[in-house]
Amino acid sequence: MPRIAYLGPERTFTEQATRRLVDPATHELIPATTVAAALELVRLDKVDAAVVPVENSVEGSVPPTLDGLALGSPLVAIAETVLPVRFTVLVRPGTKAADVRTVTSHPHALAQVREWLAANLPNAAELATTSTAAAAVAVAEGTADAAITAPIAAEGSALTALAADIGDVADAVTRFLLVRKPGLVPAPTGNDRTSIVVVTENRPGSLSEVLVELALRGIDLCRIESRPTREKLGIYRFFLDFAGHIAEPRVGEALSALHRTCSDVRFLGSFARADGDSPPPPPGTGTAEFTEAAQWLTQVRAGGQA
Ligand SMILES: O=C(O)C(=O)Cc1ccccc1
Repeated sequence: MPRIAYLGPERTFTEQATRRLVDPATHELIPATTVAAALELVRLDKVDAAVVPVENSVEGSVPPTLDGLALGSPLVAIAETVLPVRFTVLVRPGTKAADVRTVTSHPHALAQVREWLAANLPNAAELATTSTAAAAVAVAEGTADAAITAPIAAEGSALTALAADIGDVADAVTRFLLVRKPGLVPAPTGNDRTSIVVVTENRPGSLSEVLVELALRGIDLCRIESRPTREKLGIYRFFLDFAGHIAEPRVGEALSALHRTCSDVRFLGSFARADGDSPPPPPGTGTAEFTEAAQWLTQVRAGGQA
């Protein structure tokens, strides 16, 4: 049975995402304590793939995931899913809001319930945990008084809900990736995302040159953000997601151009997109036009122009 690591323990948002990305009847789900640990299990061949959170519609990207994919031996995403995230507050039975001195959760969960915490637990100290489900364990063990969790964490737990649906933004979603060691890229579906990391030279215009390579080929940018390279201030790694698949000529040409011109390019995968439909390519940038233009060039080079 293929083994899939995920940010655990059981009843995290990531476990729910994993159950959407792979069939639990035919895959063994292995909880890992951190994103880095889940990715390491893949790199060490202890599991076949891992599911990790990558970005949230309210709080933005998950830095350990970006760094974990950019550094270390290459890993690629082969699928994604987008999960609604709702938050519940779990406490030991009998605990009232006035009794809560400490509230614990994953930093992304704490960041998305700011308004509720300010209104209801203004004096509680925040403690970061590795996941929302780990926060529930901490409350059950008595090392914190309240946990911000996924609704599913209440099931089968001795804890009770002090409040439910407390997110600052009601329809927040998180995107999760299924990643594994590089292998066959999933076939194009017609609505795909390609994800890369580039390091550019530190000179005027180098980032805009990256964007121009995409724009010239009608490629729709979905996300761009930077993380430090850890070398010194001012040198960044840019994470770019754009519509399209590496098998498409316009995406392949753009990636080749970036490979020629950037200090470093890492391919993080081409896979079916789960966050909506990509717009059609602008005139002159579709696969048929690229193919026809390549044929034309071959003919001209061979002296065959009519
Ligand atoms: O801690 C979890 O349950 C996770 O899966 C990470 C997370 C935390 C908050 C929102 C989305 C994902």
